[in-house]
Amino acid sequence: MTLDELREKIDHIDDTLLKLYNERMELVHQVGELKNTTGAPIYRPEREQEILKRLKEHNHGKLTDEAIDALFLEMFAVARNLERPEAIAYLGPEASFTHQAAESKFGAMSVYFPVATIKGVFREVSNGKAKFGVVPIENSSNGIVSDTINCLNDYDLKIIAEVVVEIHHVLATEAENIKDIERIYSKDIAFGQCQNFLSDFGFDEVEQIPVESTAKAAKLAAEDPQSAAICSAVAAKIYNLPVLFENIEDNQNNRTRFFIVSDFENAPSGNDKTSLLVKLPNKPGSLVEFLNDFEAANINLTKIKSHIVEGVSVFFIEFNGHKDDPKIKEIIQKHKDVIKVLGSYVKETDDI
Ligand SMILES: C=C(O[C@@H]1C=C(C(=O)O)C=C[C@H]1O)C(=O)O
Repeated sequence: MTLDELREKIDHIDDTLLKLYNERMELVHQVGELKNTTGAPIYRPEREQEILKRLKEHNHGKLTDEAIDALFLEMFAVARNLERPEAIAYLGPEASFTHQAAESKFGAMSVYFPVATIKGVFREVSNGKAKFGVVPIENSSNGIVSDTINCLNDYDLKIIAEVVVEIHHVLATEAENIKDIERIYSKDIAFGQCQNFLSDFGFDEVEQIPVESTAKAAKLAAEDPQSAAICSAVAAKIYNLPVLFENIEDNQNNRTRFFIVSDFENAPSGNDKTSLLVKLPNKPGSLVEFLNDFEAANINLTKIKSHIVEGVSVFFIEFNGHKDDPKIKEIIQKHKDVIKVLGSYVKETDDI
């Protein structure tokens, strides 16, 4: 076929796709009307998961699973906005990794607003200014984010989804020569993640200035030619800051996991994870006794971390399954006085 013939066929398919998209959106609109009369949540991650799973099973063409995710997740996001636009608060500023995580779930068309602190994100979702909040929960090199655990304890919001983002840092600067760099701006955690790079390139002696976010670091470095920022490629681009080195993190498999919080609970999807906070009495064997119940019910614990909330020791525990699965429900019921269920949501990852 000639180029013109191929393009003519593509045009024809695009016309058909457009018609089908609109037909789909017509149905989505009706779903939205139903939900709006009952007050049911618009976002149903378990339903989206079911659609993606089915499509991947049926797929015999050139599209990879990742390509199916990318195309359909954006379409779901457009669909949800058509049902009822719902704002998303994320730990800012713009171009932060949290913003990236938010966009991967809610697409390019949603209404986003950055909030300066994790607590602020929880507050804006609790008071209804945003329907969803996006916050980091842990990084593969730096561990759990305490502020998020504290807020999950303090606020009455649910985790409704998790997202994992691969974290790559760059060194970006207006300086023409490394020797001209007198200060480096970044977030404390990001400095921690780039220790080898900093010492290998002789930046140990250079002043390191911690700021609230890597995006802020990029902004400051753009205004100060004798400085550099450790930030994401996206942040460097937004602030027009030339990238001198890419992928400068020590651990090239550096990932951050984020939670999406909201005011509703998910129905089971068949592939869920549940997060809990447990405040156990301070006596020998209380943790073992608690965990034995999970073992006896053959429930696979994926995480257990101890954490101090307001001077009291608590455990952050995660396991495979949904809080309404009968065996899990029983354990939760048995320990209800010491447990806070933080949410059951579609499992996206095992390894962070
Ligand atoms: C249309 C619905 O609402 C949302 C959009 C979906 C879609 O575009 O298929 C799926 C689940 C929901 O997040 C629905 O619940 O079925």
